[in-house]
Formats: sequence, structure tokens, C-alpha cells
Amino acid sequence: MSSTPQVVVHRDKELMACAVAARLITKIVDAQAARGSASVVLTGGRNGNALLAAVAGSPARDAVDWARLDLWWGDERFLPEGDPERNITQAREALLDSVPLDPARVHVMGPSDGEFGSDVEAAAASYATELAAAAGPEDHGAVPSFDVLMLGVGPDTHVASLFPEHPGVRESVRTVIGVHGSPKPPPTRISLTLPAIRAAREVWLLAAGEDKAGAVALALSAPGEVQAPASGAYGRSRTLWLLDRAAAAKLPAQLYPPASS
Ligand SMILES: O=C1O[C@H](COP(=O)(O)O)[C@@H](O)[C@H](O)[C@H]1O
Repeated sequence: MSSTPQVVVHRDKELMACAVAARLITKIVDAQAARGSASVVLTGGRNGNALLAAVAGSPARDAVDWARLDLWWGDERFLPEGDPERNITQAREALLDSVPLDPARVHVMGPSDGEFGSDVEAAAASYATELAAAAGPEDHGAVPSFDVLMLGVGPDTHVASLFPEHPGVRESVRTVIGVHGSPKPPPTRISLTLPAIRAAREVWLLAAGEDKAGAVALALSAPGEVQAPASGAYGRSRTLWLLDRAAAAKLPAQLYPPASS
């Protein structure tokens, strides 16, 4: 790994959501101060949505210049626009509809009833083109250097829509792929690949709950990324595992400082 993972353990998932929200707001404000704008990759799933709701409920959210923020997604369920299972639908409800974002900077992965119809490969290729257009000469390849890229960790160690032993986790060329036959419904999805994820300055992996304890312990025990995709997700300057105690329960204590709370 190019950046050794750091582990932070919070008392429970509610405190974790508030603490990560505070961390995210600070990171966005700092990036906007340093570079004029910020770019963040959102995750779906329980922890991703709880985090967005915590940002929405934080008075500090007004410190963010929402119009100078680019939002991207790590993955999306390939369903019709507005479907309640789509990550964008859930993110809008949790936060996005309540802050003054620039719609042109909200980079949504295509729905199954959009301009590409049911052609998930075309929708994935279109997102790759959008990412490449946003990358500058200072970036590392065909994706921007996201300030923060967040990933929920599934109980099987999947991140984004990259599942253990699935073809997508082996992708080394494309930045975005169509996913077929996902073991978690719905079966058809769009996902960033590991090379695209690793373009981020910081990668934050989120896991809460006892059903994640085995996955967290496995991914941090340095297996191959094909067996445990979360172990292949790291940032260029920082990789943070943000957990609650239940998700950290099977980790060796030396992996995180006892002062984490
Ligand atoms: O389906 C998905 O699952 C993962 C993990 O979700 P969780 O509810 O187990 O935390 C999520 O990161 C991904 O974005 C989503 O599409």
C-alpha cells in the first residue's frame, strides 16, 4: 500500500457519523481555502447516508461554500432515475437537496432510463469521459485528484461495487466499469475501479456494526485485493478507516490507539 491505513474507532455509529461529518466539513473548507474548490466522492450504503444526514444537521455546514464543491460517486445502482434504491436519490434526501450546490458540479452516474437506456457499459464509459474531462495536467491519469473519496465497506469486504473475486476488482485499465451479476442487489451497477479510487488524495473507509467486524479484520490483515477489495482501496497521501467499536471488535488492539473513542 502506498499509504499505511490509519484506524480511528468511535464509540457507536451515531457518534461516528457526527465525527466523520465534522472531519469532512473541515476537509472541504481546507481544500477550498487552499485550491479554491474541493472534490469529494460519495458512497452509498448505511454509513454513507448517516454521514450525509449528520452533515445536514451540523451548524458547521454553513462554513462550506457548496457552490465550489464537485461531488462524484464511487458507485451507483443502475436503476431508473428517482428510484429509492439509487445512491443519488438517498443522498439527495439526506443532504443534497438542502444545500446550495451548483447542479453542474454534481456528477451523477447515469440511470437505467437515461440517455443510454439499459446499456450500462455506455453509461459507465460516459462517466469515465466526464472524469477525464475534469482531470488536469497536475492529476495522475484520467481522473481528478479527489480531495476525499469515501467508501462504505460491505460485510463481504466489497467497496463501491467491486466485489470479491468479481471481474471488476481485477480491472487495471478503465476508471469506471459496468458491473453485471452483483451478489448484492440490484445486479447491475456502475463502479469506479481500484485505479480510479487510488487517484484520491485521501480515501476514507467507513464501517459500523458487528456485521462488518469480520470484513474489517480481514481487509486490514493484508490479503489480496481480489479476495478482499477493501484492502486495495487507499489514497495517495492518506488512508483512514473510520469505524465504530462493533466493527472494530475483531481487530488486533495494536492496530488502533486505545484513546480512540
Ligand atoms: O450497495 C452498496 O453497498 C456498499 C456498503 O453499504 P452498507 O449499507 O453495507 O454500508 C456501499 O458502500 C455502496 O455504495 C452501495 O452501492
